[in-house]
Amino acid sequence: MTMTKRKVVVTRQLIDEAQILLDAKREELEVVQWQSEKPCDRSWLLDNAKDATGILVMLSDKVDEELLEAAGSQLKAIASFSVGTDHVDRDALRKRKIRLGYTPTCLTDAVADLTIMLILMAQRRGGESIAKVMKGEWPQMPWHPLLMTGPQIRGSTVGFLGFGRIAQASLQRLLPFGIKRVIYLTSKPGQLAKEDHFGLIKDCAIPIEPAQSADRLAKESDVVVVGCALTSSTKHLVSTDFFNKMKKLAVIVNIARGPVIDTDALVKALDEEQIFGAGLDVIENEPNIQADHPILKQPRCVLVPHIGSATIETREQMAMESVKNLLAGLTGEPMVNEVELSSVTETPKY
Ligand SMILES: O=CC(=O)O
Repeated sequence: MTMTKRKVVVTRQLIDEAQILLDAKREELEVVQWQSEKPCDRSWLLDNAKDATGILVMLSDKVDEELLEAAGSQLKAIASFSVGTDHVDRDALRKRKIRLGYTPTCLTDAVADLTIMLILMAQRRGGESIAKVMKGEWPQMPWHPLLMTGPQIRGSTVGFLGFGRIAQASLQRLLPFGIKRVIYLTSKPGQLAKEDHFGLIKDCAIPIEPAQSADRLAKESDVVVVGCALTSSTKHLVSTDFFNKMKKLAVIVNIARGPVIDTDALVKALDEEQIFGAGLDVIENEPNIQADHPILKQPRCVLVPHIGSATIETREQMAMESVKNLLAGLTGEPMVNEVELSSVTETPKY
């Protein structure tokens, strides 16, 4: 008797061991995989999702009613190759009892490392300095005492908008630089003791205090780190009002999701020297940022193309965990990391 193979859809080629792990299952699974390096076409995904039991997606693939309808009622699991899950309609999954796997732990170090890079780039005018040298302008700007000066990290108050694992790992890296104080805003203040990932909240050499409001965080921080999830309550949480309250020598770094910062407001704040600088790993409407985008005209803004988790080790691990989550979702076994979908999803408030 021939058994019909369960179908899984994978929206990207995977790396080394993860691809081997997936390929090893081809005897029992029909694996349909997008073949290009580019994000998969929506129409390809909708066509191929039909009859799938599991789908492994990237953060660029929307998981919504349309996709779930196209897949059909046999769909058991979505495995997302990401920590963020704002591309997934959680309520639509919960309604259908579809499990959701993600990769929140293995990318913490890589993203926290990039956070430090962006803070230093923004304070020390890294992007602006490199651009000048590359344009051959160094001969016109010989060394002088005020050349390319920016604020120093030692003594800074760092304000974390979102104080989860990545923010706390960033704080761990910032402590040896001699920062003086931390303030934070979190959607889950009651859970911080339980989510003290590195023991810093319980026991830190410098004060760590709740900011109480976004206004206060804006007013008191020398460095603002945006590390919160994108929800309806965090979209444009950082806008003109926020920038107007920031210190003139403060910098802002976004390693979360672009739409948390209103880009037009950021351009204006930089243009009017309302703030000192910005370091962005993410931006609204990425990756469609053309060379004439106004943010690219801002010398004090350094923008990198969403590379927070882009270390070889981390991407290999994300791929492995995503495949493991996908396979566990098919068999009902525990995932490496699974989003808790059992209760109604409340939008966290800031
Ligand atoms: O932004 C990256 C991720 O969510 O993994």
